Amino acid sequence: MSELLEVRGVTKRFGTLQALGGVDVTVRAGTFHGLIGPNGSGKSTLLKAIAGAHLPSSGTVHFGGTDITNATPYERARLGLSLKFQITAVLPELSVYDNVLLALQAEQGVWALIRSRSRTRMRGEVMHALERFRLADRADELAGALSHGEQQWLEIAMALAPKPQLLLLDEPTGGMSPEERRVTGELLMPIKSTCALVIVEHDLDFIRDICDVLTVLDQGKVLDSGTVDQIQQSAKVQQVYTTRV
Ligand SMILES: Nc1ncnc2c1ncn2[C@@H]1O[C@H](COP(=O)(O)OP(=O)(O)OP(=O)(O)O)[C@@H](O)[C@H]1O
Repeated sequence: MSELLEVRGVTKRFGTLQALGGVDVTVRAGTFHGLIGPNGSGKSTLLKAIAGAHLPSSGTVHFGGTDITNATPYERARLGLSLKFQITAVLPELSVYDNVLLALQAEQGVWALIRSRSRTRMRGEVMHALERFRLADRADELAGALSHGEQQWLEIAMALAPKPQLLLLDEPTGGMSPEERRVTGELLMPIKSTCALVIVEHDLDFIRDICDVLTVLDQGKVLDSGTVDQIQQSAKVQQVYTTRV
C-alpha cells in the first residue's frame, strides 16, 4: 500500500497558544485513519491543516507526493482531496439532487464542464452518489426536508461525488441517533476500495469499528499511533483517556 498523505513536523500556533507541536501522520491509500484524543488536543486543527483551512506555522503536508503545505483548498480538491466539516453545509432550499450536482460542478472549470460532461452523464454520477447513501428515492425532495442524519449523509455523498482519493470528515456522526451512527459506518465501509479516510470522531466505538489505523493526539502532539488493537492496548493512551477524557 502506498503512502497517500504525509504530514511531517506540523506545528500550528494561534498567538501564544501552540495547538499543534510537531505532528507526523502517514495515511496509506485504502485505509481509514482515525484521529482521536481529548478535547482541545488539536484534532480539528490538524484536519484543517490537511484541508488547507489553516496553514501550518511550520512543517509540511504532502499528498500523493505533491507538496500541498501552502496549497489553496481548491488546489487540494483538484488533486483529489475532499472534506466535510462538522457544520452541515447543504443548501436546504435546493433539491437533494441539485446539492450533489452543484458539488460535482464546483470541482470543474467552466470549459471542462462544457467539453466533457453531458447532462446524462452528470445525472448518472449524481444518482450513483445518492444511491451509495440511500438517498436516491429522495432526489427530488428539498434537502431541508431531510432528517439531520440524512443531511449528514447527503454531505458525505457531496464530498464523494467528485471521486476523491482522500476524504476528510470532522465528527460526521455528531447529533446522530445510535442507529444512524451504525448505518453511517455501514455506508462508509464500501468506499474504502477507492478512497482513503481521515476522520475526527468522539464516538470511540464508531471509530474502532471502521478504522484501520488510529492516531491519538494529546496537547497538540502525537501520543501514539497504530492499529486499532495496538491503540486499545496502549498503556499511555489508556492513561490519558482515564485521566483527561
Ligand atoms: N481559530 C483558533 N483560534 C485560536 N485558538 C484556536 C483556534 N482553533 C483552535 N484553537 C485552539 O487550539 C487548541 C486545539 O483545538 P482543536 O479544535 O484542534 O482541538 P480538538 O482536539 O479538535 O478539540 P475538540 O475535541 O474539543 O473538538 C484548543 O486549545 C483550541 O482552543
